[in-house]
Amino acid sequence: MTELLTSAQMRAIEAAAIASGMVTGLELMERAGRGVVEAIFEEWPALRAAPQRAVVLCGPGNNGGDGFVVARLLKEWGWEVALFLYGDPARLPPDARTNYLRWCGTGEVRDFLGEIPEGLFDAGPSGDGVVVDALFGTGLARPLDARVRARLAEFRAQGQFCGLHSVAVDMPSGIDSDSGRFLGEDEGWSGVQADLCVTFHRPRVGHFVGEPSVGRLVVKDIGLDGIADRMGRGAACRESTSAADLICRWSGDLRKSGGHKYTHGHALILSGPPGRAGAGRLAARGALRIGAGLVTLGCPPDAMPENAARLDAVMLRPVADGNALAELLVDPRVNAVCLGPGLGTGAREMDLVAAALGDAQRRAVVLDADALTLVARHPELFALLHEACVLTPHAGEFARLFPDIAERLAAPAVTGPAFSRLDATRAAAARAGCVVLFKGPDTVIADPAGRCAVNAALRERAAPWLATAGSGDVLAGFIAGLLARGFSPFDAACTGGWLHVEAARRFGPGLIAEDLPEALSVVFRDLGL
Ligand SMILES: NC(=O)C1=CN([C@@H]2O[C@H](COP(=O)(O)OP(=O)(O)OC[C@H]3O[C@@H](n4cnc5c(N)ncnc54)[C@H](O)[C@@H]3O)[C@@H](O)[C@H]2O)[C@@H](O)CC1
Ligand SMILES: [K+]
Repeated sequence: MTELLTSAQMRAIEAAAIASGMVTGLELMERAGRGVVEAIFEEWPALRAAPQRAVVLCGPGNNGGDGFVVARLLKEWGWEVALFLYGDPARLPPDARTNYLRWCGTGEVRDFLGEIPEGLFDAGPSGDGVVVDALFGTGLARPLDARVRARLAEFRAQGQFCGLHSVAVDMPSGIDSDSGRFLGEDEGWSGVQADLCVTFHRPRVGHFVGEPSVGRLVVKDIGLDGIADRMGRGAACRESTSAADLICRWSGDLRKSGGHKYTHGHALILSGPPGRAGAGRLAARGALRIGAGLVTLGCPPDAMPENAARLDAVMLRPVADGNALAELLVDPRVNAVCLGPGLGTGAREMDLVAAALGDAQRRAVVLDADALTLVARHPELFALLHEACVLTPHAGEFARLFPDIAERLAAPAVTGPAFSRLDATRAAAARAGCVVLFKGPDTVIADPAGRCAVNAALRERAAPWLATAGSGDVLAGFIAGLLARGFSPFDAACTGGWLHVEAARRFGPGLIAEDLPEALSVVFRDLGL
């Protein structure tokens, strides 16, 4: 797992490092600037070979301080560097001011809001270059003012037009680093995209949730490793209210070693009426492929012929109503239930949800799709949710289940730190009293105790092919299968989500939902299982 930090945590770690005497703020700034230059050369190796053009935009805080270091180092490489400052140099914080003065010894400081010199964006002597955005980083507290925004957009557009690469220091300016959201009334403003974003020590939450608008993210070490451990994690991270883990692998044991089929659990997937049972079958196949020892599809009696014709390894049982389900659940070996995909939202289905949630054993239950609609509609079902449940809503279902939380998330973010998808998912999990997996390219998983993880399918891990009919049904099945195997609800949701993206990536373009369970075996093999 990679730790995602909030800006408050990052500030606390930096302050602790400085207070301990292990490093000064000025040294950290120098390392940060050096890290940006290294990252530029690593990203575009040709730039290292010959002098180029850099346009560096510095802001009024320490992000601007990093910009002065970058400008100086590139100039030392022989580059042509033009530097623009937004703000009053006399009011720069001390380390930024020191670097401003060092820069003044070698180059000119232009006014960010003043005239843009002719030919500024012409490629450098060797035909290439960068525009470096060091206006605001983790200190952004409010929306950029209109003039700054317009000017930043102009720099970016002209730089892009002239073929210069855009580099953001720490965060593209204008984006809140705790939520990844653009601060301001009109979210989605595209003026702050960056080809490359270079951050320090650990990524921030806002690099992985929201709309980070970053082509590539590089995290540079600035010598802060171990500081949180040395001072006790709790102390360094006390400020945190919304940090999370980025899921970079699975948690729990995915291997099957010895035992018989019942050792690996028995998942029961409930499906809908004839002609609508495909979604349930997809979930069932997902549960089986991910390693549940046994999977049974429970369907209405009149859907038996259709399902019998379509299933082999998945077992089939008629489940007419809630009573029939309760009878099935007398068998303690059935240890995970999944309801929702293609289920329907009538009286039978309401009974099924009530029977699954009201079960005295408090079995693990995944609720998806139609089951979420039922839980949203009927407060008495919502009240039955318990800690062994996993809810897997997409944005629409989330809004039906938690309208006030969704409304808060949809409202424009006007101050930092803004209400984030992490905050929303945490609030939802606390209210529901169970694990919530809030789907999206930036899927967030939270448990009622506040534990939170992000399963990001962004940038190099993008899996656009997952936006296909039935893909969510397979995910529900994956999670049910892992629950059957004994994973905790939180680990099942994290691992199921992670494998879902991996399977899609391994299969690639042309993916349909049926391919997802099949791609798992390749993923498992690659993982050495
Ligand atoms: N925290 C750390 O460990 C390190 C931080 N460094 C850099 O320092 C940055 C954080 O520095 P700061 O805390 O000074 O924050 P910033 O440099 O991001 O900006 C803060 C300044 O901008 C003002 N401001 C905030 N929003 C504004 C808006 N919309 N319009 C106009 N002014 C606005 C604030 O009042 C403050 O003066 C990081 O992003 C990073 O680039 C690095 O030097 C290395 C180490
Ligand atoms: K920036």
